[in-house]
Amino acid sequence: MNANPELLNAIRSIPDYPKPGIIFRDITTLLGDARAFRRAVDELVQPYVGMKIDKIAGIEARGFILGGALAHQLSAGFVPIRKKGKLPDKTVSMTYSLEYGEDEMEMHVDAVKQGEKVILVDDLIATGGTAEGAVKLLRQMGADIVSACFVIDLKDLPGRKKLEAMGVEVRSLVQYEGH
Ligand SMILES: O=P(O)(O)OC[C@H]1O[C@H](OP(=O)(O)OP(=O)(O)O)[C@H](O)[C@@H]1O
Ligand SMILES: Nc1ncnc2[nH]cnc12
Repeated sequence: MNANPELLNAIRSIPDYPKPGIIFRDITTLLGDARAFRRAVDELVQPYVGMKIDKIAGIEARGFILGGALAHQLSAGFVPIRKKGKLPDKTVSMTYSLEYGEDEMEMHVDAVKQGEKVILVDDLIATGGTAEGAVKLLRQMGADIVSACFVIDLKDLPGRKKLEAMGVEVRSLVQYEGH
């Protein structure tokens, strides 16, 4: 399924980070490799070229880096979905589940308008709790979520299925087995 050795080789895997048993898939090495970064952005953008996309919504923190590039390429606006307490104006918030526990994310109430076509982006989908929260938040504000895209899908975890069950198309460039 991994048709993309250049991207795979550019991602660094750190065993036992942030805790024993987790292999952390670190995209900073991909971002620091000009060719791989460009390729990742080009491949993320490719399915949407020619579509009228109003906004790219990026999830803090790593989704911001990719989201800015995608927004530029697709001539779309960018919407930051942030951890609680970081946005200065009126916000809407959503509680979301993490592997252990819960957290809260926010976006500005005026960040998307009813019916706007939005693509959600993050570096990685695992349990899908974070992306699920972002989809709920965007839909609450009337967004039409066209697709969600990720560099990495940890495919033994239920993230993709969770989003698909919500009616969201999911795309990823590199898939890993295990956690
Ligand atoms: O599918 P999930 O199980 O929800 O996990 C995926 C999320 O985990 C990571 O972010 P993290 O929570 O580590 O935050 P950070 O980007 O601010 O470090 C990653 O960038 C995704 O946002
Ligand atoms: N294995 C992993 N590597 C990097 N980020 C993650 N977020 C959740 N699981 C992760």
